[in-house]
Amino acid sequence: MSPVLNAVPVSILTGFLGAGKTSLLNRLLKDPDLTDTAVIINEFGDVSLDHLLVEASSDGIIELSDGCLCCTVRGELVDTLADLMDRMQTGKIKPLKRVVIETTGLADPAPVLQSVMGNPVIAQSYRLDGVVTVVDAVNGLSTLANHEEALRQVAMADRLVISKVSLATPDVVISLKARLRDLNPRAPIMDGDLPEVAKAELFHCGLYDPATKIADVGRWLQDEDVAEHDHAHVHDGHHHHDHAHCDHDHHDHGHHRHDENRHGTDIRSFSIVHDRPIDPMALEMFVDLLRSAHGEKLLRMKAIVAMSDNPDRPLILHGVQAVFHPPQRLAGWPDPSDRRTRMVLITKGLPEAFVRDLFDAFTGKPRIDRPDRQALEDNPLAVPGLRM
Ligand SMILES: Nc1nc2c(ncn2[C@@H]2O[C@H](COP(=O)(O)OP(=O)(O)OP(=O)(O)O)[C@@H](O)[C@H]2O)c(=O)[nH]1
Repeated sequence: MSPVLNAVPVSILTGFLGAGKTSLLNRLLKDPDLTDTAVIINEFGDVSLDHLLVEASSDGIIELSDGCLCCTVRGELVDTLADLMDRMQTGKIKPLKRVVIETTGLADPAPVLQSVMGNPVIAQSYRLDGVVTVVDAVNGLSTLANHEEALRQVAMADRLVISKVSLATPDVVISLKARLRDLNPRAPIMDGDLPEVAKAELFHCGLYDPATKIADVGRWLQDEDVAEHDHAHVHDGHHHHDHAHCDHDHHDHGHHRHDENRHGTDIRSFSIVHDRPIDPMALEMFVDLLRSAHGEKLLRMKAIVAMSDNPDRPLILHGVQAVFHPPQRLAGWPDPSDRRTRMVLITKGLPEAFVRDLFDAFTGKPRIDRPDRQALEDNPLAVPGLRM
């Protein structure tokens, strides 16, 4: 098996203060499919209480109590993951099937994701599976209006769980769903009151289908609307999401409203689809420029890329801000009938047109008023000249 398949999947469970992360985790840990899961909880404040509230599998819980996981104890998170791996390899603990990191409610998830992806030692043993964000039905709308961290938690999510639905009026839940859909058009929205939400499948956000170990790019990229982008090459109608318990408004999806201003936020979610294989150098320069010049605005990027050096073996890219997982080459296309490059990007303050222009410049679709690849290679500083 490849090292990537052996790598322990890491899930991030986030959500604003009091949203219901610990409650959901308690329910999840009762699922037998989540045995052999280590839970890393961090707390903000002097007194650690959350570990007392998490009932199950107490010896799997590692608490980072001296501060916020996202900033002050970042080093400690990496140390904790390394220590877990060491204990697994020396037989002190059973092999883990999964690690769940519950962040503090005030965490920006990006640095947490980066700790998993960006550290070369950690990235050998672990792979980021995905981000599950809990949003409180009662307070969600006002929290999103007032707290930047909450916006980022929603924008970066692979799954959104609405908690406390039974405490809110139906109107409020409908408005909240619309707002979530607006901020993150791709993540399935789930009703946290439903028992089936608290199942291991909630965490299956990663590239590989856990049952078959085969890459499921459609689900991973959450790319129904990527397929819709190019009507000449629409998928054959099969949807990759697990729709059993998600409330997915397909009507909304089709209209590509993603580049509208989202009620005052400048978060965007969009996709780039490209038909021809891409020169590896061009891809490298595109990604390097994007992340070096605009890394902080790139909340997430996931991609499957057809490479001209070996178009039969696509490249997988997964990045958070300036930090990317080591790129991975698949043995073949997961769906041989669709060999297009597909990229999904979530940005903040980085407009879709700008990223598209940059991509076009590197992949040979220059426009008169934009520098082409040669110009960018000769003078990378020309990039800021691409007007935003
Ligand atoms: N009725 C109801 N109450 C909930 C639900 N989820 C959480 N709660 C309550 O909301 C409060 C906060 O829940 P927690 O699970 O501690 O939330 P948290 O996100 O872990 O909180 P912090 O760690 O403080 O950020 C508790 O009193 C829970 O009992 C839910 O789905 N329904």
